[in-house]
Amino acid sequence: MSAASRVRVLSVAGTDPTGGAGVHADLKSFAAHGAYGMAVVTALVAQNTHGVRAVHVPDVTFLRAQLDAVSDDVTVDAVKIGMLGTRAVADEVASWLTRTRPPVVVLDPVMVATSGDRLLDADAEHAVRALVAHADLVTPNLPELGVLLGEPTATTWTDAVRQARRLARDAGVTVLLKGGHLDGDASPDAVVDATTVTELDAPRVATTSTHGTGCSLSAAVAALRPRRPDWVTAVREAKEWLTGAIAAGEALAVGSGRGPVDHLHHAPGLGARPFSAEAWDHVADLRAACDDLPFVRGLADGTLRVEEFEQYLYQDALYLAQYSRVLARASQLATEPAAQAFFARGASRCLEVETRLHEDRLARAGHRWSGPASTATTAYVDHLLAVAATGSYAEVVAAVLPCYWLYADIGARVLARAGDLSTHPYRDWVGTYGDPEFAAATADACAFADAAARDVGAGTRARMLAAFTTSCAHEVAFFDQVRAGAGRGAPVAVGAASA
Ligand SMILES: Nc1ncnc2c1ncn2[C@@H]1O[C@H](COP(=O)(O)OP(=O)(O)OP(=O)(O)O)[C@@H](O)[C@H]1O
Ligand SMILES: Cc1ncc(COP(=O)(O)O)c(N)n1
Repeated sequence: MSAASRVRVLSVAGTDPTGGAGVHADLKSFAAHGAYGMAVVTALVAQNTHGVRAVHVPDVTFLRAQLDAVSDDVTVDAVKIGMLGTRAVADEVASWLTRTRPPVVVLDPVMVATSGDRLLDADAEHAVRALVAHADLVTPNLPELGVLLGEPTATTWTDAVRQARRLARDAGVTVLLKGGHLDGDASPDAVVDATTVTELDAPRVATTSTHGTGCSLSAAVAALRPRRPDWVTAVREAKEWLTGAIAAGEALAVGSGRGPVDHLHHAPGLGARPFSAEAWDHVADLRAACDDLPFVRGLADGTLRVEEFEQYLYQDALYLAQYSRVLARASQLATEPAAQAFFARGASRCLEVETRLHEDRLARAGHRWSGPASTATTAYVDHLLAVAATGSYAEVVAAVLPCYWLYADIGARVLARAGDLSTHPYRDWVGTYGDPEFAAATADACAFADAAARDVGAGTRARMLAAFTTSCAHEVAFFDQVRAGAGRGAPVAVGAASA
């Protein structure tokens, strides 16, 4: 293979408009294994998860035109051949292989669909047998193996392995013998060549989602082989992936018959909405509740009483001292240097900039605030510290995000509405959180949360959403505590001994 960034792999097969088998399945398999996929169509098949309704095989001159269009232009690192349909098609593909021999040729000798419908004319069987001589790997199921040898279908695994050895020896080809049609708890396969039999065990998944398993497996092996040292390594990897794809198939809810497998089951984040977009929508009610709080409305229009604002600031200073530690924890857990630096800067900024805002204000107040953290402050901090103590990096980032985002959101809107801040009594607060620099830091925090969410499974993503939502609820309670008055700090005359 040349130094191309991806394996360029071609499927020569029939179609399945429901996307479970044929070239449609092959292209998904290729993508699932990081290959660049191409497809030449041998036959148009009107089929679904229940069976085949009609087959149209275009004239083979058109097949030749498709094959040549690819190979005249593109280096093909591997080819997977599936449904051929007729003798003329099989002969045409054989002729192309003699002209253009890609380094890896995998032949899935498709004859009969799972539904029982024939996908190969009876008089084409010997043409497929001839094609075996052009292949490096042939992947028959039990009935197909019998036909290739002109023998009855093996009824036991031992007999099937014996037949596979004979085919490997006689045709000088490696055989991937598939045991999907056996009864029992296992679905074993075997890689068989003239001298060796390597059995690959896998549990049988109790499911109806087995449409296109043979197509998907042979395509995966073709995509993997150019970058794997031998057939056994490529097949082992492909089979492990396929077992997971079969297990995840029913969740796709595609069709009411024998459904397809989920080729992309191992990449759950693929195509999902960014975490931050989903999370922001998820807390729409909490955001609306936040905007409606008397405290937030008073802060926005400047009618909030100064003492109430100071009371909030005092609790916020207590909160920020702990929030800083949680940001430091995100920095500690981060694997990317950019994220590590971002959260470390956030932890420091929290103590320096924001705490200064609070201290300046409270120092100017003419009295000193003291007393313990309120119930609302303690509850929020306890939640954050619990996530920091037991959660993964992704969960910690999700938990700290609302403190950026809700403040940036409220700050920007209050700033836009106030316009000129010179007479606003809380211009220092609005200036801090409405600042474009704070908006940029918030965008960065969202991007880090989105990146973290892309790397995790569905369970962790759900815990991220829960941590984010809980933090938002605490934000609302935090703003509301001044009015609610629970466990607030108290102003102490300047000069009086603090508690
Ligand atoms: N229920 C199952 N659980 C786990 N693995 C399975 C199951 N059914 C099939 N397989 C595996 O799927 C692959 C394809 O096997 P199968 O013998 O069904 O081939 P096939 O008949 O050519 O496939 P197709 O159904 O696409 O025609 C093999 O690796 C087989 O072990
Ligand atoms: C175009 C095409 N190729 C192969 C199969 C076999 O797959 P299955 O046996 O799972 O139906 C198929 N149904 N359609």
